[in-house]
Amino acid sequence: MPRGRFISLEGGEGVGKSTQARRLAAALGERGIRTVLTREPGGSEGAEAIRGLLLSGAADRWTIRAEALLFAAARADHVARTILPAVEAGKWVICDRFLDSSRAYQGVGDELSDTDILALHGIGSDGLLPDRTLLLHLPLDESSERAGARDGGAADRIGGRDAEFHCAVAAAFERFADAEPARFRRIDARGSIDEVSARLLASLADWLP
Ligand SMILES: Nc1ncnc2c1ncn2[C@@H]1O[C@H](COP(=O)(O)OP(=O)(O)OP(=O)(O)O)[C@@H](O)[C@H]1O
Ligand SMILES: Cc1cn([C@H]2C[C@H](O)[C@@H](COP(=O)(O)O)O2)c(=O)[nH]c1=O
Repeated sequence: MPRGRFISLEGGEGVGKSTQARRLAAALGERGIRTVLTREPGGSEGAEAIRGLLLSGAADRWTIRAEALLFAAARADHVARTILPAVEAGKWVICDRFLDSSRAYQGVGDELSDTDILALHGIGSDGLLPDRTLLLHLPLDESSERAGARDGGAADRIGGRDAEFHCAVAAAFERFADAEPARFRRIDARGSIDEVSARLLASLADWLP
């Protein structure tokens, strides 16, 4: 059985990742590709339970270090129980956020370096990287407007952090894409849902049957 593919979608809050992950999985399915649509934090029973711990409660519920460890633990379970079995069975895994979100979000500030976060990922998930990462880019004012309209002012524990935090997250994603051009594809997330979906499919054209 040929190995499948592992594709992650990344970017800040409200850029359209979940919308596009669903549409991409459907479009690939229409081409006869067996897909698994999953997300982080979550994607396995244990990781979904950890998601609840991470995204609810008081802003200071976890220290940055505890938060990073919880994301890495959730990811370890998700990789072992959902992602690797699917890829080994020849399926294409479409994952709404993955490691780069930990590098971008838990890497804000001086508490943890990128090397620290990669070390946790080495222990938890043997350093597994996506075959391709689609980074959706939208100006911060547009993405906050979309997320605000969706959440009605009730963002989750991490999404509710201030604009300075989300600006640092967006800048980190751009640095990662600059550093790894072979893995990342930048996707312009402006325009209609259909227009953005077409850009995602075009970014996978070299793999499509
Ligand atoms: N191209 C688009 N134009 C207008 N609205 C959009 C577009 N794409 C998505 N939306 C809407 O914007 C909101 C945010 O989209 P979505 O939940 O897919 O973003 P996300 O990147 O997964 O966000 P988060 O990381 O905060 O969960 C949703 O209400 C969605 O319906
Ligand atoms: C995987 C991952 C996620 N986060 C943050 C990013 C968002 O604020 C939430 C997830 O919410 P979504 O609506 O499902 O996008 O969690 C993070 O800080 N670190 C991570 O590794």
